[in-house]
Amino acid sequence: MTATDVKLKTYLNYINGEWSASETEETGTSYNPANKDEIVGFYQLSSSNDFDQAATSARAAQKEWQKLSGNVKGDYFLKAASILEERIDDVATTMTKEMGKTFPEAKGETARGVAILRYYAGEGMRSNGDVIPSSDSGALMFTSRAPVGVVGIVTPWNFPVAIPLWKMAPALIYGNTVVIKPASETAITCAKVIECLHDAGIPSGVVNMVTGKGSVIGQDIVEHPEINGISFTGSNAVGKQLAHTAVSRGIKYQLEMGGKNPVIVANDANLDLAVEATISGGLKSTGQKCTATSRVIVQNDVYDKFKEKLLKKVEEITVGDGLEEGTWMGPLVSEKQLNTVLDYIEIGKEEGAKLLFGGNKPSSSNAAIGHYVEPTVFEDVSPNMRIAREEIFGPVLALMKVDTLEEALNMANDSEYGLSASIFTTKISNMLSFMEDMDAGMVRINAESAGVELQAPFGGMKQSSSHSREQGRAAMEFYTNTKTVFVKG
Ligand SMILES: NC(=O)C1=CN([C@@H]2O[C@H](COP(=O)(O)OP(=O)(O)OC[C@H]3O[C@@H](n4cnc5c(N)ncnc54)[C@H](O)[C@@H]3O)[C@@H](O)[C@H]2O)C=CC1
Ligand SMILES: O=C(O)CCC(=O)C(=O)O
Repeated sequence: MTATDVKLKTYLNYINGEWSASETEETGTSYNPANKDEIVGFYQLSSSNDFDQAATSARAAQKEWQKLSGNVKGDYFLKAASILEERIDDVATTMTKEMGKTFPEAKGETARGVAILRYYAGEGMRSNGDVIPSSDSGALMFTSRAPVGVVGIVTPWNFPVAIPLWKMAPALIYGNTVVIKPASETAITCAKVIECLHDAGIPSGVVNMVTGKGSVIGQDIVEHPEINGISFTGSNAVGKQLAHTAVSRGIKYQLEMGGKNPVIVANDANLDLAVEATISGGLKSTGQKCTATSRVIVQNDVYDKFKEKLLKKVEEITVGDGLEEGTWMGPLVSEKQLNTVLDYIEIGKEEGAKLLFGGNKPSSSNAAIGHYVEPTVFEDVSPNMRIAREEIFGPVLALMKVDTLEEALNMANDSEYGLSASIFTTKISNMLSFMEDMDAGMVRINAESAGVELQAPFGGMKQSSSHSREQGRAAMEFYTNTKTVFVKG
């Protein structure tokens, strides 16, 4: 489709169980990053009044939703999961068209969304408290969980199905109602996910979606008096700004933000495995994951061999439209992201790092129509360089050489972030020191830094998160408040 195509679809807000246009009568345009002239569709540029309606309807629906039993709530998720599964090709195609990741990756993420819904459907049937012996032998004391109320959800563009679902599903199963504001870049993919919940018959007002500018709707989400908690994934700057307002209002907040994730390759590593995982962890989704590998810390004895094997594989990477068969790496999400990544590559060169591979937009004529960049590898990167310290969010690997494992661990920990970290080693003593001494929320041994499992806690240390955890049963901590109940007959 092109800008002149009259059949393009305009996507609406979802408020109180109905699809509605914004009162502003304005729309934003979602473009395909693989072909910047291609329009994927239009989404609402909503106003604060639109948001107010969504928050009010979420509030009105909350008590009744809370009172449904866990299995009844879970049934809606099971239905929505089956609908999403039936639509997997359409949703994944939309995702590839909106944000650029390859179709197999987009399909994998959509399948993950199906699994998230099924996992949290069961959560409504699991225990949610403890019986605690009272010092009064005639009393019963136990804990139970109360929903937070109405939860505001602000999501990024890099996982447009999985992140909205891993926030909405636990929020809902624990009895909250939600208003979500997805990233504009992937607003249409999110609308298609919400459509599955709508078609599953979820009661009106329980789920609401309002699209529009972060500076308007994102800010409303944290300021609106009906919002009792906010869950955010995105940049550190925006996350911290939202947290300030949340603290001043005394509401709950949860932030998942950046990473500068290291992989350590020890002298005794299986180098083929380490190379494969560095490429997958660093370059899949064109490096646009908060868990992406960006610092590759390699011990001296294997440095040259590892570098040679890595470059051989990186050279084989095919860059192109994620919908085309044979493409391994798609474009970056937007021109803004492309410029950020190209700027960091220039900064790396100016700082004295040695560019081993890539660093440019690909030279093919097709590449000119999209936000493409070559997979890029630097070496001689020192810990104080900006490319070793700041989140680039693109396909850029920084090789760093060390003598000892102790030095490697110190270097890996020398970051304001602490989201995910990997080591490649066959020695149990190396594994144990890494597990013990690595300051990261996700510590992975002989596995890539990216790729989280939906049933396990996910989140970072230091500046990577607000120190809470998402996913698995850990999600209960944020989406509920504990009540301690004391009963005396
Ligand atoms: N941790 C992660 O998974 C992600 C990290 N990022 C990082 O952020 C950088 C910039 O990407 P952006 O898309 O610009 O991230 P962003 O933090 O601006 O956007 C994330 C979400 O916040 C919303 N938002 C933006 N401004 C807001 C405001 N003032 N108040 C409330 N909500 C607001 C956006 O509309 C979007 O829904 C990336 O280069 C990357 O380093 C971006 C996306 C995901
Ligand atoms: O690595 C993953 O699967 C999840 C990454 C993630 O949550 C993110 O990039 O925001």
